[in-house]
Amino acid sequence: MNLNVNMTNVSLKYKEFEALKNVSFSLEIGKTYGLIGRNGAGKTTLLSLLASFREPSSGTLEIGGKDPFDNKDIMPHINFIYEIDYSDEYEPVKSFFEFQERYRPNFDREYAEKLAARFKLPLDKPIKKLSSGMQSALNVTLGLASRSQITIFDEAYRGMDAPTRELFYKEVLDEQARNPRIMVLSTHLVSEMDYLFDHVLILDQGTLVINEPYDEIISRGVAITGESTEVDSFVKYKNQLSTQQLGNTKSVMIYGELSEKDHQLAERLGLEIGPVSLQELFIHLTKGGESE
Ligand SMILES: Nc1ncnc2c1ncn2[C@@H]1O[C@H](COP(=O)(O)OP(=O)(O)OP(=O)(O)O)[C@@H](O)[C@H]1O
Repeated sequence: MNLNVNMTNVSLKYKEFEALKNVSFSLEIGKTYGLIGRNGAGKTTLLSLLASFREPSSGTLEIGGKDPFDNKDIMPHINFIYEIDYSDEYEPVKSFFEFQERYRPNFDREYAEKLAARFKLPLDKPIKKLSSGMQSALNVTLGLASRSQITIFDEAYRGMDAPTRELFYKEVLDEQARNPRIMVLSTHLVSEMDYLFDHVLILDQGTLVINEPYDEIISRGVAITGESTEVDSFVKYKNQLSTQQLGNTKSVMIYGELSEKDHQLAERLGLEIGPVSLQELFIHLTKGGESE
């Protein structure tokens, strides 16, 4: 079953408030997508559409060429992992595994138990009694071991300490290599997780402002550093994201393709073209009217 995703001109309104505006993108099996955006940008709203928890107000969403909403053939292949309130959950971890085994067609019990051991999850303890980091580890265990064609992690790392998060990231890489699928990871920990992403979606106030392969974004974002007036003349007609000045030296972050001519000009002017991280680009691309 090929469950590639196509979202076309999708908007979603909560009453009068438009949380997603004309969003279009596609997702392909075998790729890991980073979904980033500031608080309230619309990440969870977008993911809840992908998971068919909601329907678009306008536009179309197709998964495997079909409308996924209430579609019993597609739903079991989509797994949306998000923070769940387990305060009333008296069942132990192993009962959850049994349930998943019945409901999820590709759930791998052996792998789930291996992960539980790695995350030090006690199989017999009621889930409500696990620490919040352990509950998150349980959530990601269910997501990874479900082997669902579309696996969505919405800030799934909450409560996990740094070594546990590292374990999770390693499993994301290993799983994607072993059992290719669509993985979508929404996160605020951009600099920690960017190496996982094949492709990046950046939402800004409900609008998809970046939908690019990770390598392309990184190659387009550069810092131009050198003598102030030379830098000014070089960046004059470019998309400037931020400026730093120290004495007569200036560094300007720009976003856009640099031509061969640009590279030659930079060299002639004695300007340095340096790399910029995804986190820096994200901060400046979604600044929206705030002053530096
Ligand atoms: N059920 C709802 N009713 C009305 N407005 C909502 C509802 N859910 C979300 N919103 C609004 O939609 C916008 C997007 O919210 P969403 O939760 O998708 O953002 P987010 O990017 O996931 O944010 P965060 O990073 O803080 O988790 C916000 O302005 C939020 O207040």
